[in-house]
Amino acid sequence: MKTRDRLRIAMQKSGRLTEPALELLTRCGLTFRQSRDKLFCFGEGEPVDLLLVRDDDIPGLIAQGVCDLGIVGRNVLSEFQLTAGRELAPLSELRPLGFGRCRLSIAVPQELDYHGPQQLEGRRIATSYPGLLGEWLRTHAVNAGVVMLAGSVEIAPKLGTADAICDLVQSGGTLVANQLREAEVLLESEAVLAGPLTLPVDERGDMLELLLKRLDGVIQVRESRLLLLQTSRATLEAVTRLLPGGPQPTLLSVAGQPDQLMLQALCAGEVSWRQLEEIKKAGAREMYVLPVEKMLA
Ligand SMILES: Nc1ncnc2c1ncn2[C@@H]1O[C@H](COP(=O)(O)OP(=O)(O)OP(=O)(O)O)[C@@H](O)[C@H]1O
Ligand SMILES: O=P(O)(O)OC[C@H]1O[C@H](OP(=O)(O)OP(=O)(O)O)[C@H](O)[C@@H]1O
Ligand SMILES: [Mg+2]
Repeated sequence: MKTRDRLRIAMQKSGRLTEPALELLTRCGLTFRQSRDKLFCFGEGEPVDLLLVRDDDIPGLIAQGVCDLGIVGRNVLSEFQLTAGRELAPLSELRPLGFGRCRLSIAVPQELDYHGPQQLEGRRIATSYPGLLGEWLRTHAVNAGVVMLAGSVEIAPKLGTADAICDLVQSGGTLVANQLREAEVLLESEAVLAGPLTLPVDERGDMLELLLKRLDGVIQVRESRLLLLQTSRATLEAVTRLLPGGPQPTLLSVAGQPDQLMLQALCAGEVSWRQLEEIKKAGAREMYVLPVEKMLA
């Protein structure tokens, strides 16, 4: 295969992961010019291009070396790892990305009094995930029939083609609408950055490493807030005690007011009005909560 000097990332062309994946890459400083066929996006600033494909094809494209990285659900990646031929290169989950959260679960008819895996013995289970389901059945020493369906799996019990299903669950709405209930969780999933087990040691490898560092910075601060406030030295301890998590705050002196301090703290998540009001009661003034855009340690 021809060697490439530009990094290529595969992501979903159109679906649940498309928007959040693009937003994440944009936050990492990547911008793209979309080609006319919209399947290949040329990276403008950095030597990183995008390939827009069906999510099921992403692991295979990485394993074949057509793409260096992919943004895909852990469910799709794990299924590929269990079912792909041995001739394909093994893949690894480089980073969890914090969106597209769902779980792969076995669900049974609502009226069934489910009390454990052995109840599935000899039953037929409909799924699009034969690899993950097969592995779970082996682990629990259950012999069950696996009925392959590409979609609309939840309808199978009503049609009489299966006794239970194994599919993705998020809100649980689809299960309820089909008179099913969750019985076993096989996998907790979210979008992940997938890549080869061993990273390339060339220019692409250097770019990949840089991208991972940027990604870590973005992920680390995505939920973070910077809290700025003023306090007197006398109330500093009480105020500090109420700060929501995060590393030690930084203290700055206020010009011309030796008794006053400016405090700066990185908070791990949202800072609520209730928390601000409590901190104010403890003696803080001039409080600001700022979103954090980038972080480079
Ligand atoms: N209900 C859900 N809520 C949240 N995340 C989900 C949900 N269903 C699936 N996902 C996650 O989002 C990924 C993409 O889901 P989507 O429904 O867009 O895929 P698809 O229909 O297989 O798309 P494609 O056309 O690319 O094959 C899934 O593989 C899973 O990781
Ligand atoms: O627990 P819920 O919030 O109801 O989500 C779960 C449903 O979402 C996905 O289907 P999707 O809506 O993508 O339909 P599709 O599989 O037919 O594309 C998944 O296959 C489940 O059917
Ligand atoms: Mg798909």
